[in-house]
Amino acid sequence: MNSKILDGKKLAKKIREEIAQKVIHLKNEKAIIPGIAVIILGEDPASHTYVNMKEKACKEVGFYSEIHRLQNSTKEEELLKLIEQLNHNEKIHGILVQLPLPDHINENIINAHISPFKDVDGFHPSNLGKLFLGQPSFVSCTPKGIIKLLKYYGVEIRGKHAVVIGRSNIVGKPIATLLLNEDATVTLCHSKTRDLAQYTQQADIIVSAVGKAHLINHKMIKREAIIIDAGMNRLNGSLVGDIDFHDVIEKVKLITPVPGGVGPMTITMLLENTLEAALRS
Ligand SMILES: Nc1nc2c(c(=O)[nH]1)N[C@@H](CN(C=O)c1ccc(C(=O)N[C@@H](CCC(=O)O)C(=O)O)cc1)CN2
Repeated sequence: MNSKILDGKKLAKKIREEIAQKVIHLKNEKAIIPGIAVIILGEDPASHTYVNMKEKACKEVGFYSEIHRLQNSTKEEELLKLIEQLNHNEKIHGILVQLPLPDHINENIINAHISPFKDVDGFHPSNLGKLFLGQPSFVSCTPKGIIKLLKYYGVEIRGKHAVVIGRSNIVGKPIATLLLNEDATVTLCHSKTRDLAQYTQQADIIVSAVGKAHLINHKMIKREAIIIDAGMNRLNGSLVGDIDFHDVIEKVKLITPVPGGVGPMTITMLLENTLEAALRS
């Protein structure tokens, strides 16, 4: 069974060790310490867990980091003002606003206000446009991590039929674009897709990013499919993905577990993007 696992935790550890070495070099040779500012609004426990994980990961690789924990009631103008300050702060190479944001804040306005050169989440319209044109600059972390994982495990993407489930700006749309840029034939399914199984049964590669526990079972996939599970759901107190892992494992060629698959790669790609931003600065 182990040979079927796309182990994101293991690859993330390897990449983080390489980043830590590069940071030492950057400090010694150029006196640059990569710096990131993370902004989080409100009290959502999962978001705080992710931000704490980001802070810990930054410490481990030797980055400077500052976390701005703001109240849920923070006004959009206040948030824009903080981003403006961070855009001009020379210690900060990467800026990230943790999502989701409260309803009274317009996510698109916020993302467009972050300097595209510090946009380590890859959500700025100009970075999304570059991705769309096949000339990516900063690419959002989960999709970038998924491609890294597929390539590390030697998965050929060219010519494969990839079915992406979910059309979010964070995962679904960018991973569909990245797979297309890698010459896959891409089908993008979403909540209004009729007869989802009709598509997933034809997929060589499935990427699910919906947030619906155990949406995909063995009847919905073809034998030897490669499955990427970017779903993160709480079910009876434990963390599970969109894929019914134990139900499909016998049938798949490769699969990411939840936890330990896509998640650790997300934070590692954030470190990679921040290092890149510091190198470009
Ligand atoms: N500004 C952003 N907001 C959000 C992003 C993002 O990329 N940028 N992605 C998600 C949340 N996320 C990072 O922010 C994230 C989610 C999950 C993990 C992770 O490592 N998960 C672990 C399990 C953790 C647990 O036990 O709860 C795993 O899968 O092994 C990292 C980052 C939404 N918001």
